[in-house]
Amino acid sequence: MSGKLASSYAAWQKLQEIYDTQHSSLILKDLFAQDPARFSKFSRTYTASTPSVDASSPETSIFLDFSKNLITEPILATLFDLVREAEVEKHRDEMFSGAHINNSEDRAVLHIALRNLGESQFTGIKEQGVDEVPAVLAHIKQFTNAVRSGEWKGYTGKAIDTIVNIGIGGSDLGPVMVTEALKPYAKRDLKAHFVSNIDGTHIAEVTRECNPETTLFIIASKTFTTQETITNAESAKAWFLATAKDTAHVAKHFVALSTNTKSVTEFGISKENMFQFWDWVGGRYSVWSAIGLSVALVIGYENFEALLKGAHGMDRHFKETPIEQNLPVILAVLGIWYNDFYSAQTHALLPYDQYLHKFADYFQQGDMESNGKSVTKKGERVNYQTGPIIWGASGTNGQHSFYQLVHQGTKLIPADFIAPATTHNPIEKSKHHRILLSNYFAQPEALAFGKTEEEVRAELGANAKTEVVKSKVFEGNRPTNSILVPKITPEVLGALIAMYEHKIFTQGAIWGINSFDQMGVELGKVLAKKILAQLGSEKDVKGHDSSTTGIIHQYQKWRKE
Ligand SMILES: O=P(O)(O)OC[C@H]1O[C@H](O)[C@@H](O)[C@@H](O)[C@@H]1O
Repeated sequence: MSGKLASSYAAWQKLQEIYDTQHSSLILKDLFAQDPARFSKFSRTYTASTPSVDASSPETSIFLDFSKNLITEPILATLFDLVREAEVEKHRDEMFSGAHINNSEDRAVLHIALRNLGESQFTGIKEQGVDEVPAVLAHIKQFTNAVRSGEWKGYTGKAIDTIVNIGIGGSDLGPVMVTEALKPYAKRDLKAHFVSNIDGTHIAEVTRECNPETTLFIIASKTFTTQETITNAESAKAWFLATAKDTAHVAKHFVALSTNTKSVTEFGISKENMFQFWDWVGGRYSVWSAIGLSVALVIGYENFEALLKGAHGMDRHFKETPIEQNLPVILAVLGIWYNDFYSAQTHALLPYDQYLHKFADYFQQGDMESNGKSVTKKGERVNYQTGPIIWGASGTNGQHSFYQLVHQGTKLIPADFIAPATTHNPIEKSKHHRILLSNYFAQPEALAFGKTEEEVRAELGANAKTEVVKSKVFEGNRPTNSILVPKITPEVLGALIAMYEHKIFTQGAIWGINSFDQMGVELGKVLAKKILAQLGSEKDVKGHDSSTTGIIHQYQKWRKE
């Protein structure tokens, strides 16, 4: 465990000095003009050695152009010095060796072992459960094939045509994002729903579209104690039994994905219908585990395995590639440059691919739950910024919504533009895709180089009013990364997700924080339990501030039940 303050590193202090003395002269327009080789110096390609299962796009590659960042070679070199000084490689190797790097919960962090299918390099890991991974994958494969082929029957002998994943946080966002992203590989006659919110509206609306005879409920909860999930699961069971009557039929329609065998069996799901995982899989890193069952059901086991293999390729890249060529490390240090020296508060993820429309939502949890911490691993309060606010939407929708602020607002918003070269839907001879990609190329260009007052004046003519001219000026110099992939295949998606996971890891290691616990979600949960017990009558509402008491009283006056 290091847990050192990042600000104590010599490279950190040097970066501060560089920022203070140079940032006003770091102008992208000039940097590009001064160096014709800038693009080749600041771009990298990752390519996996094995071909994709999708024969139409066998290459698993990620191209990263980071030349439109406010950096020079010496700045990048100093950022890499910071990586070395913070011993990121040592921390990385500790993670891969199964050390308990999640120190507050005394746990290993081994989601990387879930996607290491049959290779030997992690077999030295002693952590309990790692050797059980192949058996769980075999269970997922057998079950997935049985449901998809129609061999698995519901209680009236009909095949399953609808699955409902009930889970929240990591037990929802990964399955939702990946099934959406890989929809082209989906079995279209198997409908998939995802219920997460405790709001009864969510389960009510989904069950309205389901037939109890042909619906399979997947109860996804690492702990199997999460209030939302257990309440929704109980309501789903009640809905099912209202028609099926006999509790013996539950076995055909409910399966569980969990680490908690006792609570699963108490709920009424038998051990054979439980897909196991282990406490060394963090919720937001669990889509690779049994939590991915809904993904495997929708896209088929072969494609699910391809997703895992794609991620594994990126794990090897992260583990084996020098930091100067290491995509997750490069993304991480660029993020730190803006977050900690330019005082950028947020980071936008902007996929130019409709299938990736949940990508930013997914990494909102992935990044913010991991690095939204303000004490180091040693318990010391940090004196710098840690995890950024992650947000975003798919292009081009965002352009017609929030890009105004990104282009001309007062805030610096570093952004990643992500796109596939080839679409799954080349309708109108790929006309749509060419238009989409022209926007994907244009936006970073506009953000970087802007439009000067002279250019606006030249366009509008000498008589243009000053205020109109000023309103049309784009200052530019807004940094972006452009990430291009051949196509969103299962392997490419796996590699993309793993790339961001390791970016988050690298930043957490530099900041000296524990990226693998999530204590911040606890306080609200405890208070909600206390309040739930007081909602019955006005006189029970005790022990709160006047605001909380007042709003509860107002609710009690208005409610009609
Ligand atoms: O799978 P579970 O145990 O139901 O947890 C669901 C979610 O709960 C909390 O919000 C956090 O711990 C998340 O990391 C987790 O993903």
